[in-house]
Amino acid sequence: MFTACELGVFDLLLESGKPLSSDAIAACLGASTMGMERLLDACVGLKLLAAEMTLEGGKEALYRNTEISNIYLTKSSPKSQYHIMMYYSNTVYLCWQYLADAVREGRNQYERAFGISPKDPFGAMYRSDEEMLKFMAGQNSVWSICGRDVLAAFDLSPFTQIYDLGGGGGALARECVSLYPNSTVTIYDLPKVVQVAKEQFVSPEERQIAFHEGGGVLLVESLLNEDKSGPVETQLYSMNMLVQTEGKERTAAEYSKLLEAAGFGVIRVRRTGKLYDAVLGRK
Ligand SMILES: C[S@@+](CC[C@H](N)C(=O)[O-])C[C@H]1O[C@@H](n2cnc3c(N)ncnc32)[C@H](O)[C@@H]1O
Repeated sequence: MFTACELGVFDLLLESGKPLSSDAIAACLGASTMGMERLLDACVGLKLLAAEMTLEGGKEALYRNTEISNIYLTKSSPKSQYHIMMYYSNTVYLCWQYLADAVREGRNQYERAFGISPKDPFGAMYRSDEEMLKFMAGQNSVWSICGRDVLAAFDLSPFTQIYDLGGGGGALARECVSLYPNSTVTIYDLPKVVQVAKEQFVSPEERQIAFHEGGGVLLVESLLNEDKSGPVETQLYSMNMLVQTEGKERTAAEYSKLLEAAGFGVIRVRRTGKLYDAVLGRK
C-alpha cells in the first residue's frame, strides 16, 4: 500500500478514468514492468485494486482502483490518507525497525533510525522543514476522517472560544468551526509550526481560526532569599503552607528550576519590595 501510494499508482488510475494494464502503468510511472505487475497483483490481493482480464486471449489484466483506494489513497480526495501513509512509510516504520530496542530501553529510537538526538522528540520530528511539513500534512489527513467524530462526541456548542493546544496544521480546528459555526478556535503551537500552518494550511479567509505562538506564565509569590534567611513574613508563610496545604514558599532559583523543567526558556524575576513578588516565564 505504501509503495503503490508513493509511486502514484492510485492517482494515475483515478486520473486515467479507465482501467490500465501493468505495462501502461509501469511506463507512465517510470517503473519496471516486472516489479509493477507484482505490486499491482499484491494490491489486488489487498483489495486496493481490482483486475479484470481483457477479452483478447484472456492474458492481459487491466487494473482499476477499488472504492476504498479512490476515497482514501488518492492525493486529491477530500478524505485522502496519502500524507499519513507516506509519513508512516518513510518515518514511523524506520523507528519501528528498532521496536525491540525501544522496549528494552524504554526510549524513542531517533538515534538509531536517523542518527539524531532523542532528547527532544519534537526537535527530532521537526529535524528539517520538510519533515515538519510531512508530519503536519499527515496529522491533517487523519482529521479529515476522524475529526468530526471526536468533536461531535460531546455537544461543544456552549463553548464559543476554543483553544487547541498543539493544534498543528489546523485540520481539527477547521472541523470544529464547521461543526460549531458560532465557535472560534485559537491554535497554540511552536512558532515555526504556526508559521507553516498560516502559510500552507489555514488561509486568512478562515476568520474563525486564529493562531498564538508561545506563551507565558506569571508567578505571583512571596520569594524567599536565596539562602532562606528571610524575609520573615515569607518564612512564616512557608510554615502556614505546611500546616494548611503541604505546600511551601520558594526561592527565585527554585521557581526558575520548576519553570525550566516545564520548558520555559526565558525566566525573569522582579522583587517588588512588598509581600508578593513576580516571576515571569516565557516560552
Ligand atoms: C501529536 S501533534 C498533534 C498536532 C495536532 N493537534 C493534530 O492533531 O493535527 C502535537 C503538537 O504539539 C505541538 N507542540 C509540541 N511541543 C510544543 C510546545 N512546547 N508548545 C506548543 N506546541 C507544542 C507540536 O508542534 C504538534 O503540533
